[in-house]
Amino acid sequence: MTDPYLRFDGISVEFPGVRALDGVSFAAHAGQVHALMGENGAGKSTLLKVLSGVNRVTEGALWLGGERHVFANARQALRQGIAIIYQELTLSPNLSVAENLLLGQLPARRGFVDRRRMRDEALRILRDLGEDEIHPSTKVRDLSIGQQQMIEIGRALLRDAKVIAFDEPTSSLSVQETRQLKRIVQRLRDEGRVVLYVTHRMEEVFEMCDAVTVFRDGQHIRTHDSLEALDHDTLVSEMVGRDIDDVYGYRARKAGEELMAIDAIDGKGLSEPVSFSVRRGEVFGLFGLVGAGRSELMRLVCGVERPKSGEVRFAGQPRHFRTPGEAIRAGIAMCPEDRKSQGIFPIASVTDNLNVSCRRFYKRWGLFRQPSRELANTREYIDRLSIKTPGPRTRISTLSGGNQQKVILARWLSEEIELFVMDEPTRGIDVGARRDIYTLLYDLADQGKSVVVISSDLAEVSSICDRIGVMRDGALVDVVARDEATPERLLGLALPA
Ligand SMILES: Nc1ncnc2c1ncn2[C@@H]1O[C@H](COP(=O)(O)OP(=O)(O)OP(=O)(O)O)[C@@H](O)[C@H]1O
Repeated sequence: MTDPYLRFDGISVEFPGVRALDGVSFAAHAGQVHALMGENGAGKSTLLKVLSGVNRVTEGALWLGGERHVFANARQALRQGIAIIYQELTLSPNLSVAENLLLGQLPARRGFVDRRRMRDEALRILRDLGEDEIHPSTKVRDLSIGQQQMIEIGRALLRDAKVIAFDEPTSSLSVQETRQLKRIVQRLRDEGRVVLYVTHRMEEVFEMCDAVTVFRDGQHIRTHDSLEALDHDTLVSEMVGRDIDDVYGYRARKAGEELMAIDAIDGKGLSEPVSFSVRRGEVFGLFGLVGAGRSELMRLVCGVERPKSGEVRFAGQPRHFRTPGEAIRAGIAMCPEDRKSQGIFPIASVTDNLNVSCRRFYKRWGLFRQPSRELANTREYIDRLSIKTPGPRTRISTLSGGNQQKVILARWLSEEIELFVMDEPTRGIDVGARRDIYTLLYDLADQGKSVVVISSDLAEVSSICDRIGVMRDGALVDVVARDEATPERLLGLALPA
């Protein structure tokens, strides 16, 4: 094997109270897709931010093609041919595709931007990426997440970046977009670039990566330069430091009486009226491709959107929720999937974020907060969900993405709720913590509560749910019992006929 192009040499990064990386050394080769794996908070994003010059190292250096670098800012990293495609995209939404692609290197003619050249150049890149249907003058805000990601990749190609790093790129993509992204990643590798690929999805590692490095608690655990002799269980135990024989750990239970019945509900995002019911003690899955109408359906049920017609019967009563607040007071809550839009208060603490809505249960005579009860609640969830934080009063924005996600989940679990609707509850969550979350869902079901899990993860829905409703093109096409819910059957129902 050739000398590695990229080498991390004894990298440490410290934040107040946290050693996010601790003497990390490993190397990645050109012409390789190199996966970075590890639990939430293990230090993967911090490493990418070292590479892109956003995080300053406390110790150590990078080597690129035999040259030593310690980046003091993002510009220095850009100049050395580093490009990072982050989960939260960094494009300018109000500028056009062409402007975003060529930002920083707009072609000029006699002191003015040469619009024609800009468009031609943008068209060339879009064609090159197989994105012919995107028009260069379209505003970036009108593109899908997958298309925006392609524009970011286009920017990296225009700069001829030598190292391209992806931070969980497929977590918000549709099946088609994921396929296309994977094709591009293979191509970047074949062109002889170094591709770093952060993911929690095990199947992606085995399908498309050539090497994998595992982190735990800020430390480098191991680099496998080939995946040939590596198996799934070894990788999991290296990541979490213990064996997990069955991530899903399904527990059979007996469902009770009907808790919610949805009768011919119709409205935004649906193509026909939908009916189904959920029983007490049941974990009910809603599976479908991105855009199939799963979240839209539950938004109509939970008072986020007003239905055009139909009825929700909850605990035997007909209900018409006009707001999510009304639904929550009745005992139904929808935990949305997108962390950003579901109201993280970035400068507030973990405990304030966790208790923000259940505080009403803690107020004495409805007037006073009870900080000690809030803290006790926070501590309980830090423990139950293994939330990695220096303490309950730490500012939430300093937690890793997956740990922020767990705090939001805990916020909902702290509510007095009979039926939880969870939209992609384990997206971006590591394999060990997923097991904790599933156990929590089973506990809720054992207490006679119900859970509706919206998920695009086929293995997840078929393994943790008692029944699964499959949606396609805005319609509920079938409800399948667990023992008949093979992945093939579910996918067959979800794919366009
Ligand atoms: N700006 C910051 N200030 C303080 N602590 C930070 C900051 N950024 C990261 N950390 C801490 O560093 C540790 C590593 O976080 P990092 O985001 O790198 O994890 P990760 O492996 O990417 O996790 P995830 O899978 O959840 O995205 C975490 O404990 C996090 O709380």
